[in-house]
Amino acid sequence: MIEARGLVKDYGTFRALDEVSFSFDDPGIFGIIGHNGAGKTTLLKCMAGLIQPTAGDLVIEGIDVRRNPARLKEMLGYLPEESRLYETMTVESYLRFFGDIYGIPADECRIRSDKLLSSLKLDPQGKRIGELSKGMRRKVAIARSLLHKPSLLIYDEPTSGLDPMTSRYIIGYLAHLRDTMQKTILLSAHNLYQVEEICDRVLILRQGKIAAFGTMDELREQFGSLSYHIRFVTADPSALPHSLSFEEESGEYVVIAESMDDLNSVTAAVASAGGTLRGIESRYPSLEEMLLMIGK
Ligand SMILES: Nc1ncnc2c1ncn2[C@@H]1O[C@H](COP(=O)(O)OP(=O)(O)OP(=O)(O)O)[C@@H](O)[C@H]1O
Repeated sequence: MIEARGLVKDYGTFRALDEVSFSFDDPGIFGIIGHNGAGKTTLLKCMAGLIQPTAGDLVIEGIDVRRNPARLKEMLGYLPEESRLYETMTVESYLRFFGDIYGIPADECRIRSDKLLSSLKLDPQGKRIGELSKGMRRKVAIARSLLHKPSLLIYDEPTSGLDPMTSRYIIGYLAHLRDTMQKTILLSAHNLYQVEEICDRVLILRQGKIAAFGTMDELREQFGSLSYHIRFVTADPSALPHSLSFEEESGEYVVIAESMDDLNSVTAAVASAGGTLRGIESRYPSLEEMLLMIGK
């Protein structure tokens, strides 16, 4: 159970989080999205106990994060937006170093590291961290965040800067951590298709305030109803009613109808102008469209 009540974070006179309140009590993946500077990293850092909120309450799994951030660290794996790894260490010695910090015995640490590296499909071949690619380094940072078997993961842009294949692999891996290991994952991301794909709940921040919060279905309901994308061909588009606004896409015409009545009148108009329907697709607004509606 995660509960934030009236969370405020000021950096000097600038208010980065402004009375943020939400609660989230199921295990699952919780996405935080928003334009640049909306306050995502600030909120994640507050939840990880890395910075102190200026005001408000934050309770995670019964732990009062403001008063007892050290207790939270035992159950938390944190992945910062940019991980500073120790460049001259090998991956194995880096994970062993963190295993020591967590008090994991050397043998157990080796077993866990091997397992994590293999499940992340990372074969460092004795290389030093400074010699690894960006995607490999991100995987090392993820392995480090999981070494002490935390139940809660806070990941700031886990796939930023990764190629599509690595990025897809990481997203699949996070879904696996939720589905087979029952981890709760809080993440921020700019790739909204990925958020839409794996997040059970999404919080949209705008200028430090909550603009929307809910499951994808709840957000779709909040941001608008179903629309219908009608595709058709016609030899004579000038025969269509002038009021009909359409676009041309790869030799077909597309009209967006906002209601069933609209859909009926568009299809009737296409038929009477001698056109032929090619398809009707029903669509809810995507997260990207929601974010554009909210504005900066
Ligand atoms: N240490 C700081 N001192 C002063 N202002 C800060 C500090 N950290 C963040 N801010 C400001 O707080 C606001 C929110 O920043 P934050 O990094 O939380 O946004 P974000 O949503 O994570 O942005 P991005 O998507 O660009 O990573 C920004 O206006 C930023 O300039």
